[in-house]
Amino acid sequence: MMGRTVTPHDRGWCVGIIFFILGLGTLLPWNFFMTASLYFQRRLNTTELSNNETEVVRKEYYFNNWMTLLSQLPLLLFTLLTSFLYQRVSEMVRIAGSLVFILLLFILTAVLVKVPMDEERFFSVTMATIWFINSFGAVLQGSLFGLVGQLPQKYSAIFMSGQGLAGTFAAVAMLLAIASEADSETAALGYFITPCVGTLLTLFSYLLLPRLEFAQFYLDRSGKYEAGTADELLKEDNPVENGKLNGHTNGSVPNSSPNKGDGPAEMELQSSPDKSKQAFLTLEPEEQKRGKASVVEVFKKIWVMAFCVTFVFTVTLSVFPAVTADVRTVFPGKWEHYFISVCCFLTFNINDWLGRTITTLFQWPGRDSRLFPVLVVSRVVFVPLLMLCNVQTRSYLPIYFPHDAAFTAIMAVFAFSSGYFACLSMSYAPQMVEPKDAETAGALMTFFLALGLSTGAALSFPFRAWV
Ligand SMILES: O=c1[nH]cnc2c1ncn2[C@@H]1O[C@H](CO)[C@@H](O)[C@H]1O
Repeated sequence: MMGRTVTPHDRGWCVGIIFFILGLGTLLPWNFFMTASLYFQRRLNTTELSNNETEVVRKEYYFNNWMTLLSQLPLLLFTLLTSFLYQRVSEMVRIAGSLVFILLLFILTAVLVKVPMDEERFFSVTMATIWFINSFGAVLQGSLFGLVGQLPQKYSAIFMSGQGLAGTFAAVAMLLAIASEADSETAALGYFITPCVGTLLTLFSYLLLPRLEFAQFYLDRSGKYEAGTADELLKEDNPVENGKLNGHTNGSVPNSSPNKGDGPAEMELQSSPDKSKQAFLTLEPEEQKRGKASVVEVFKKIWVMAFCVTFVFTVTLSVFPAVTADVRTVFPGKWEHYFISVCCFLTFNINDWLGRTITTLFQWPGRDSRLFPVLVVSRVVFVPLLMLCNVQTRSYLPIYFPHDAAFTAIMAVFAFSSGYFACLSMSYAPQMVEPKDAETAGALMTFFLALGLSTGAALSFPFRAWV
C-alpha cells in the first residue's frame, strides 16, 4: 500500500477552478444556441406561400416548440442512460468525446450561417443539430456530476456555480447584440463562435485534471492511491493511512460519514485508525467484497434530494422564460428594447448564479432537515406571483404587479431560491451515499434535474395560456 498520510490540498484552488470551467462549459453552448432563436426564425420566414391570388400566408414552423421538444427528449433519455450505463464506457471517452462532438456541431452551425439553403432543409438540419447537441450535453452533464460527486461537497457547488454563470454570459451577449444593433447574422456568428472557444477551453481544463494531485486522490482509478485489498488491509498496521478506507476498498465502514476528506469524517479516520480498522473487521466478507450498489438502491437513499431538484426546476421552468419573457414594461421608449433582457434574463441569471454560489459558503437547511423539502415546495407561490405581473397579451387574470420594479424584485427572489435549492440538492445527494456510489448518485441526480426541466417546460404551455 502506498504510504500517504495526509489528504492532498487543492493547491491554488486549481481543481476548484477547473470544475467551475467545466460547469460553465457544459451549459454555455446550449444557452448561446437558444439565444440565437431570432436568427433561426428569420431564416425560416423568408418565403411567402400564396394559397390563392389575394391571400399571402407564411409557413409556420413552430420553431420554439420543436426546439423545446427536441432538446428535452434527448436530455431525459441520455441522462437516464448515463446513470445506468456509465460504467460501460470510460469516463474519458464520455466526457472528452461529448465535448469534441459539441465543438463540431457548433462549427457546423456557425458555417451554415454563411451557407444559403432552402427553408425546409435548414429546418431539418437545425433540428438534427439540436437533438445531437443535447444528447452529447446530457452524457457530458451526467458524467461530470458523477465525477464531481466524488469530491468534497463544495466542489459540486462550484460546478453548479459555473453552470449558473453560463446563463449570465448568454444574457450579457443578448444585451450586447441589442445595444450594438448587430444584424441577426452577425449576432448569430457571435452566438456560435463563442461556444466553440468555450468548449475548447473546457476540453483543455478536463485534460489537465488527471495531472493534479488533489484530483488524482479522489478520482484516480489507476491505483496510485488505492487502499489495497481486504486481505492486505487486515495485515496492515494502519489501514487508513490515506484516509480512503471507506472510499476505495471493497468494503464499507458502517457509522462513518461518507464525506471524504471534508471535515469531521476525515479527522476521525486520520486520527483514530484503530477505530476504523475495528469497524472494517466487523464486516462480513461478502460485505467487504461487495461492489457498487444498484441504481435502485442508490435512489432509495437520495430520493428526497431527487424530488427536490425535480420540483425546483419544474417550478422554475413552468414560468421562466415562457411567461416571464412576455412581461411588458410600463415605461414606453427606448427602455422597451432592453426591458426583457435586463429585468427578465439578466436578473434571473445573476440571481440564479448568486444563489448557487452562496452555497459554497453556507448550507442551510441541512441535508436531513424536513424544512428543506418544505421550502422547496413553497416556491410554487412564485407561479401565481409572476402570472399576476404585466404579462401581455393576457386573457383571464388581473394584473396585481404592473410596475417594472415589482416584477424585477419577484424575479430576483424566484431566481435566487431556484439556484440556491437546486445547488444544495445536487451537492447533498452524493454525500448521502457511500463514496463508491457517489458517481451513480451524481449521474442519477442529473436525470432528475432533466426531468424537472422537461416537466416545467411542458407545464409552461398551459400556464402561459391561463394568464
Ligand atoms: O441542461 C441543463 N442542465 C442544468 N441546468 C440547466 C440546464 N438547462 C437549463 N438549466 C438551468 O435551468 C434554469 C433555467 O434556465 C437555470 O438555472 C439553468 O442553469
